[in-house]
Amino acid sequence: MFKDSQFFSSFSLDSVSQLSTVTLLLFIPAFIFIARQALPRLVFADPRRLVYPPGPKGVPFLGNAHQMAPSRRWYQFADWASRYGSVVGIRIMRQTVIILNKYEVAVDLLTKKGAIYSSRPKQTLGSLYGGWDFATSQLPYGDELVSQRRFAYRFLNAPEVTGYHAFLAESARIAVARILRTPENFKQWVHMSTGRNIMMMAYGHEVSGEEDEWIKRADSAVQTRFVLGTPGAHPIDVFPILGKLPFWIWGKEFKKNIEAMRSSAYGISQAPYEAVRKQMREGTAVHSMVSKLVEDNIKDDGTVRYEKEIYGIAGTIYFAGTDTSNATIEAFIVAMITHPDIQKKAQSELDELLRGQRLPVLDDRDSLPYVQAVFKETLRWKPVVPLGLPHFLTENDEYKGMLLPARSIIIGNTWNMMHDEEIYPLPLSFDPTRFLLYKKNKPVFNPDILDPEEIAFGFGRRICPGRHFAVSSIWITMATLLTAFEMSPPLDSDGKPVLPDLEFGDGLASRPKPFRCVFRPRSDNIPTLLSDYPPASMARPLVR
Ligand code: HEM
Repeated sequence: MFKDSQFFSSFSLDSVSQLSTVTLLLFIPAFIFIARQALPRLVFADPRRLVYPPGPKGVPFLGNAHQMAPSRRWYQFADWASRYGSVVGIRIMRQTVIILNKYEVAVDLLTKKGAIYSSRPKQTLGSLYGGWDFATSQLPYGDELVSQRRFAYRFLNAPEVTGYHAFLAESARIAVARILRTPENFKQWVHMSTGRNIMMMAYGHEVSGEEDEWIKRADSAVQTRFVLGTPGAHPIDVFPILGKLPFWIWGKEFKKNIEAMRSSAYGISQAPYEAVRKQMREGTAVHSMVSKLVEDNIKDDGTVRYEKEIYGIAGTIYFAGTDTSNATIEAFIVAMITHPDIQKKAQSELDELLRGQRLPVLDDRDSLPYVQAVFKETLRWKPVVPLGLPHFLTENDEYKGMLLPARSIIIGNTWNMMHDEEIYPLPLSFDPTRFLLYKKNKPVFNPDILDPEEIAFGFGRRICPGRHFAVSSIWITMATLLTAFEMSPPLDSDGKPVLPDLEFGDGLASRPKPFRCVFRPRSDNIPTLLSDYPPASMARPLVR
């Protein structure tokens, strides 16, 4: 065996000329393969002298795989950004990965060149074998994705979401009323509330409570989705050819887990869709995204055009929308209990407007700039999707003298963009005033500071289609919590506050680690204001 250096020093053009044609035919491809692994930045630079994006030096074959941090990679990527710049290139075996660390770069590439930056890396295991090929977030760019996004847009665009405001406010009040009664279950009540919003919009299903079968089925499907680890990380995802091997190779649980994934895929997509179709036949369906799309696409023979796209987008919005929204609301509670002065300021702004006589509504947003700023700072401080979702580049591209090769995975480093010191000084501090100017002592929005909503929901043709829905539902939950409760840390046996860990968890959606919070009603009037919730007959979103 040659060591790398011996191999290259023993190789010369003279020796090539002495080789037989057959040897050459075998030798040249082998050389190209090894050289590609070892020297991609030097040997394969574009003739116009474009270079690959800079990044940490890798090793042959593995590339940078062995250097990848086991968790919370956004910190590692931020460190690389400080060393190598706004575009960093790494290689995981044969796969090029390009990390975009600045907002302007993400806009230049993912948004402005959306035609070639909008696909997704393949997830062979989940999509092909596990049955999750319906999921919008995994689809490559193409007709199926475009139809799903068109359907999502129809029900989730900004004016449409305004029509849901009354329902979203009602869900927030139900959650807060439940927290008043059993505060220790606050996370569950928040989850029931975000789950209720999506179930009603997507399927016209009213969530009955903790034991709601639709929520249980969807939550267990989401959990089962991860039974074989982080999507994209399994060897079959890295080398799809391995999927052709018999499943027993991966251990005796593997086949069972794949089957569980398949049945969970059905449980979160086709099962609720079939239930709505049955209700439609029986005349009991409540207007929803699914019922409307079926009505529009049903053919004379009873079959439905775009059936997979319809159950695909409806199933996706549950798992894409609930965890992310819950994690943001939990991050907000953590921010409030660790920053009591900011909490008080937000409450006094609410008190001045509401005078203790009513609960907030979404139309109050413009009159509450400080509360708005708390919301935006929550999105920025602890972005719940810290590395966004990976995009996939479909053609070679060049950017500022760099060659970005086709088939690269492109990561928008949300965490780094949200902690960019040039835009957000002292980025680790939770400081809503960074978004405000004070005119005659009154806060107004500073239009010169980049709105974190422009980053948190991704970019270009893959931007989160649920962002208007998410912003409204999270904002009203935050404002209602602030109106109703003083939120504080519990005390330990020595009377010291037990503060939450500010290091959040790992995963596609990063959320606070388990923590406790004391919810103290802010006035005697709060139980009265919440006494009608949950109401005897619930409101419906106005899905048209
Ligand atoms: C705080 C809450 C949320 C955050 C931070 C968030 C963030 C994101 C991000 C970063 C992406 C990937 C964008 C990209 O690839 O550039 C995404 C995709 C998506 N989100 Fe959200 N999201 C949230 C809530 C929601 C809600 C409430 C819904 C539905 C009602 C939703 C539905 C989706 C869907 C369907 C996709 C896949 C889009 C695609 O692949 O084309 N999200 N979201």
